[in-house]
Amino acid sequence: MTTVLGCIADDFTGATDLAGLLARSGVKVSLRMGVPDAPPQDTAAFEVIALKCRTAPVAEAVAECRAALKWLQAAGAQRFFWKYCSTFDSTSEGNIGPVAEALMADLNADQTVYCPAFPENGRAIFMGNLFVGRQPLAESPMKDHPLTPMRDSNLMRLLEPQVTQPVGLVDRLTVAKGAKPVRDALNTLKTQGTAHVVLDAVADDDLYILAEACRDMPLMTGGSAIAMPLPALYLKDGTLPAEEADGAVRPLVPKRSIVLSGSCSAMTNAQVALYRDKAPSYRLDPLELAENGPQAALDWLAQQDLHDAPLIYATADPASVKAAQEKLGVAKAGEIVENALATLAVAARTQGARRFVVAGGETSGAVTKALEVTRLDIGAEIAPGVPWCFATSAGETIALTLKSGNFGAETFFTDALERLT
Ligand SMILES: Nc1ncnc2c1ncn2[C@@H]1O[C@H](COP(=O)(O)OP(=O)(O)OP(=O)(O)O)[C@@H](O)[C@H]1O
Ligand SMILES: O=C(O)[C@@H](O)C(=O)CO
Repeated sequence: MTTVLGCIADDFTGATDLAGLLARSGVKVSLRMGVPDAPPQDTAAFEVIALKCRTAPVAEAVAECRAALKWLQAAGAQRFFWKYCSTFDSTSEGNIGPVAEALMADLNADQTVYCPAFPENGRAIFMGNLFVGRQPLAESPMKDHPLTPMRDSNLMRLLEPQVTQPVGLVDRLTVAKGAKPVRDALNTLKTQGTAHVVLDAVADDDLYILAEACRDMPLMTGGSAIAMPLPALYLKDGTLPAEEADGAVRPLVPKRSIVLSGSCSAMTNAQVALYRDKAPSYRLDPLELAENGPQAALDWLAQQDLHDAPLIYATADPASVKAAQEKLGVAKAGEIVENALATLAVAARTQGARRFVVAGGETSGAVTKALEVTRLDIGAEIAPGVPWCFATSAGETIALTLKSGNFGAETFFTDALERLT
């Protein structure tokens, strides 16, 4: 199938988030981990390339995204989507703006839109200001993010230092009037030379209007939710043949499962606390790992029945994380934990695990890399933005779900295991 929409995501969990929302309409969505070495083959109507460039140096992120764009163009795509975090994670250097400008240049596009809103997960934009639940972004926990602290809630002000061309807004009052007034407002801004336009959206209805208004732009950018309506729009107008509406994949995968959690977000802490009462669990201590490696955890894992879906976690409260980071350094602590979880994932696969529930973006990157997963097909959604995915690893079909730190209900781990038949 020729690719209709080519998507580039700046991290792995963000990529599965986007792929899951696109797959809601039933279309087949394929996700590649990194830009494939080989030219496009066996492509889906919706292709997502997952990169790990959210906090990479600007030039590196731009080069990777341009390579991804080339691959997607070779797959036949003529419209593109640049996916970043629904909390607009970036610094004054980038990478949201510089990547968007580079993609616009390659596509000869003179305007693009920015809409990280994800109402189902509490992200809303009003008058260009991003809210997380009821808090402005800069008052939410994102203000203390270790790599991309978000200290302003105004998306125009956040974007301006990242781009060279003027930034504007289509506000909620216009969005409420419908797709045509939004298109008119974008055209007016274009004639004034405004290349980068933030879009207000507080509810899913706004996103349907915006997707309808922007669907023919060469490049749209945002969180996953503004892309969600696109497959249905393409099916409706025949851009996608009707048979594409039933492309969902549902392979049967043995029930032997493992839960691996390296996210330390408040939500993951709550999810781990609840699941610890339901399944055997093992806590990884970064200091102990630094001294003795993962052997004790591997020995524990070897004793487990994977039908019980045991949990191995490094998830800890902020004080414990800080203590480990002070002793080991932030990067080293993260790396030790990621390496251990990656080693344990491979050991679990050898032991027969075929269902992997993974929490945390960096953690997901480390685990999928260790399992040598290069492509995921997207299955059923467990929670908004968190689908089950299917891949081949060491010649076997496995199911994986990669959960963003902040996503999912407190019952996420059991929800995930119950969602897969
Ligand atoms: N107890 C711990 N002490 C120090 N670092 C830890 C600990 N547990 C996990 N880590 C590290 O913290 C980082 C967590 O990042 P990760 O991206 O996996 O989760 P997240 O930030 O919650 O997820 P997302 O990016 O999806 O929001 C990883 O590098 C992980 O190895
Ligand atoms: O948009 C989001 O919030 C997530 O998909 C994400 O990018 C987490 O890293």
